[in-house]
Amino acid sequence: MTPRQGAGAHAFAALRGLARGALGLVYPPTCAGCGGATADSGALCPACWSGMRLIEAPLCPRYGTPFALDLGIGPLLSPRAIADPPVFGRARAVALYDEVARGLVHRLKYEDRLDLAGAMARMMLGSGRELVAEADCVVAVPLHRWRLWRRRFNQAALLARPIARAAGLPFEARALARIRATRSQVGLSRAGRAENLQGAFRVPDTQRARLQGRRVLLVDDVTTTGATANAAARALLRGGAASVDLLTFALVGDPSG
Ligand SMILES: O=P(O)(O)OC[C@H]1O[C@@H](O)[C@H](O)[C@@H]1O
Repeated sequence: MTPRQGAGAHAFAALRGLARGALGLVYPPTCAGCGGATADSGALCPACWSGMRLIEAPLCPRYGTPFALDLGIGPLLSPRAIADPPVFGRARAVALYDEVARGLVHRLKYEDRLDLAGAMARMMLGSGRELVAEADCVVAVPLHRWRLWRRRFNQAALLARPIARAAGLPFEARALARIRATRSQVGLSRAGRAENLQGAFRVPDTQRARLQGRRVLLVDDVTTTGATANAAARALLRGGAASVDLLTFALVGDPSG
């Protein structure tokens, strides 16, 4: 950087700081979880932060589900990963889908709090660092065009973009298409969720060359049964991807049905 560019960057940073300060006077920073006061915008207040059930090792290397005990005998697969291995390689999530994580996902998805995506993506980068380090590109679970038109944004893409940017990976916005308008997964049993998603995704012919042999990091907001991620991973692998890992913000620990 030349001295002139350096001075420009400093001036820009100072202006940005001033603008943030002025904005903070009008809109004081609030907690992304409960809306209470915080020091920084996009941060969680101490109560929400300590209320979030962050997922940490020991965990199942395939599903990323946490184990209650560390038996100290290396990475063990969960009984589910043995009985019902997923189509994707490995899954990781920031937190269990309890009150705080659910609140964040709901505000982002149903209350148009798009400003939360950056903070959530930063947490996902931390929890998924192993997967991010081994990925060649980032793909978001797509919405069908009708749902996208109704919601006006895809929450998975809002999370995937900053993850790709921070990791220096390409975000492949068109690599995967949702070709069937499926009903919402909410309220369906495990079998119903898998059935609902059958054949729902496809890699468009025009995108196959871009995916060929690449390790995909698939991003979504929540994993419940894994049916959505499995259907998306199946389509990506058929479309030429070498592997698919899954990174979500939250994981439903014990999906009913
Ligand atoms: O397919 P499973 O994992 O059961 O459910 C998770 C999906 O259900 C949707 O609400 C989420 O946005 C995610 O795409």
